[in-house]
Amino acid sequence: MAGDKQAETTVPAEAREQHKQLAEQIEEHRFRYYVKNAPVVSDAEFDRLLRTLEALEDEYPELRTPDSPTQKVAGAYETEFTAVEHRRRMLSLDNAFDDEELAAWADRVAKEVGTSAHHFLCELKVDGLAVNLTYEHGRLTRAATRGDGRTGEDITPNVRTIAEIPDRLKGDRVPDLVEIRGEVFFPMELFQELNARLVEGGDKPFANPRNAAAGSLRQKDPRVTATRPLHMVVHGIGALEGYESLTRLSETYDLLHSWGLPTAKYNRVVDDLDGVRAFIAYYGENRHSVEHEIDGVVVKLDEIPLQGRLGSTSRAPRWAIAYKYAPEEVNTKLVNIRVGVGRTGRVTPYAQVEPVTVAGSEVEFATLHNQDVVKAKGVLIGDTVVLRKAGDVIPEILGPVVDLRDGTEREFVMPSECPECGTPLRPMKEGDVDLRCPNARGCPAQLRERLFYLAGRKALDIEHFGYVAATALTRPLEPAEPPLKDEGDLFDLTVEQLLPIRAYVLDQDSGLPKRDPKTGEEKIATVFANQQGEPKKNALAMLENIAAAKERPLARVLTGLSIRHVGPVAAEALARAFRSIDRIDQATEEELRNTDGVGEIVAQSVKEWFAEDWHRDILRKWKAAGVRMEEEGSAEDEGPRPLEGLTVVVTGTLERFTRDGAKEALQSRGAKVTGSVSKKTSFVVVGDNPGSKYDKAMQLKVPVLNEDGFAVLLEQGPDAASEVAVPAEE
Ligand SMILES: NC(=O)c1ccc[n+]([C@@H]2O[C@H](COP(=O)([O-])OP(=O)(O)OC[C@H]3O[C@@H](n4cnc5c(N)ncnc54)[C@H](O)[C@@H]3O)[C@@H](O)[C@H]2O)c1
Ligand SMILES: [Zn+2]
Repeated sequence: MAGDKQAETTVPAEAREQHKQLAEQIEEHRFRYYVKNAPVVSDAEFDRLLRTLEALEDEYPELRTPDSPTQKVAGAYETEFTAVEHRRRMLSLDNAFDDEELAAWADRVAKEVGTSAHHFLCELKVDGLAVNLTYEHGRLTRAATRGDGRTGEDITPNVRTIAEIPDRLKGDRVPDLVEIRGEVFFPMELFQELNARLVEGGDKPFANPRNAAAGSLRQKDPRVTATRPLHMVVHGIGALEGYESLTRLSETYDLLHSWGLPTAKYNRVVDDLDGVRAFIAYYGENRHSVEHEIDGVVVKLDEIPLQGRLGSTSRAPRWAIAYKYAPEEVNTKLVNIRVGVGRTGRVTPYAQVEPVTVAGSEVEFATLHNQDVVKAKGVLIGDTVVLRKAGDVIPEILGPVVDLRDGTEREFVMPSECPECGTPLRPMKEGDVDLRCPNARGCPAQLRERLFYLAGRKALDIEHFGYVAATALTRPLEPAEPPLKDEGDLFDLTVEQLLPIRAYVLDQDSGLPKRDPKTGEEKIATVFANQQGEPKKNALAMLENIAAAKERPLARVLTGLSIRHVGPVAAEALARAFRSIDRIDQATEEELRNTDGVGEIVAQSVKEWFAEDWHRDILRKWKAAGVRMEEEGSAEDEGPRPLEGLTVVVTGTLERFTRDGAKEALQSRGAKVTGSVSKKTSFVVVGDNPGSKYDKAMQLKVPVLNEDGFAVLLEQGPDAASEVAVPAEE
């Protein structure tokens, strides 16, 4: 990258000053990163500073002196470790941030080696810290950090604690001396555990896994390192003595692997740049299928003699380049920790951060799961934190940047009362970490979330019924009384009820009122009526869609009830097995438990749900409104229907059946059960104290069955039942 100005151009004073300040900042950040293992800015921010400095030096090449940070691997720092010389320099890598930069590098390579008949070796760029292992006659004699590339820190005792690094190389032919270069990393999934342990012991948590790796390895006491689950991936060699020279880097890895060294599983040799692009694209998509964090792909010239021909700058080899992926981690401020109330009453803390863009979207909230997690992460309100957004996963807070604390930060205290209804919170059962608002019916937050879920794709799929509607119907500013106190009246909503409603426009992620971007005021809307007081189109469409939702399959209706643990899958299983809400209600816990795809937790939860009177009221109202409570076409799939075409009335108290049980037994065999006796009635089943229906039956000469006769009807069918009926048919 030659600047277009001549080197002798006098550099303006401001440029010189800017250069000086940037260089100082970069050195400071490097010190915090490499020595303290506690950077205060994100890697992306650091890279940006370095690039700014490079651009400045492109413009004024005079500024590019040998001690500029752009020309060095890193600083040479005094540390508490013994300094050791590497036999061959350990370099950094040049970066490519897009395809254009990658292609430009490939062009340069082709030009300089004079042939395109070479190969690229693609490797994952492991986000850890570089180490150099020296093996003499097959024995590990020294391990060092990279340092400034010439001199590193002696961390031999620490490295010896890493299980997968062999103390002795395997095989009978090993070199007299070899320097093995690789990356030590801390597995992502164990990171939170480490921080929890540190915080509990009163120590500072790490901001991310890379710092945890560096901090764990660079311990004064190797016994501490031994407690940390560190791993290593080999990605190169330095000096090599007493061994024939090697021709391909990819084959070198095979050799290192045969010596027992932990080489990467993901390397791939390709013929051309398109192959490189495919590799980059693949791991861009599958970044999280790998056990360690990756921040890019390293592309290397595979032919070692050609590598030699290209050589290196003072900072990096010319035969390799690091293609960087978009960062998944950013630093931002933890503005507040709030608590949200979920559909099942679970109260969860979540982080509100200064909005930042990460992985292509703006993030303002991150999950924190529960109060113990907040504590384990060691974050305080007001901290600068590392926020991570991995692909489509909900953003999470990794850890705090402790070094930026100024004493104004405060600890989060879990509230003892529901933020929306004021009910004291408690664990659902003893020993639960999660706290719940027990006010399931009256808590506006829970009802809002349940309605929103009920109207969602997985349940009744009611279009035009979103978060705003759910809020407006359950907690309007006007009228004082919300149209819905629970789900019961949903299908009876009228347009007249909707028109006067004014409500906050809530944000779905936070449950907080949205604000007008201009005035900053909380948004309040007349949700369903226009300025003339007429219903908005959306409101009418919503009502139509609510009506249409009555016809949804049973499994969706069940899902919409927000029975704990009964999501779409369990609902499907229940619907398939029982085919009606009534039968699910009547089923014993054991019957439920023994149903395919149901199990103990769901069975218990279903029983608990039906034990609540207000839940039964919902079903009663829905039934009255015409919501489907039976599986469509349930008849066909049920096998024989011996009582098909019969109409039966049950009256009085039976000994072996509840009223509903008797009804169910009849319906499941295809009979229709009605409440009043007419000429069309096939049988009247009579228990004790039958009352007027019995008289009516006698009057109309409808066959009457006692409980034994009822059993005959169920077991042997109508003909046999007629035989035992009183009076016998004439
Ligand atoms: N946040 C901060 O304050 C701060 C400060 C300094 C550096 N940094 C970060 O550190 C990195 C820069 O440091 P760097 O000089 O180590 O450069 P680099 O990380 O961009 O690339 C060089 C390093 O990559 C490593 N690497 C991983 N996988 C590799 C593979 N398969 N093959 C070869 N090498 C592989 C090696 O250790 C090598 O030294 C950047 O990501 C930068 O953002 C951050
Ligand atoms: Zn509540």
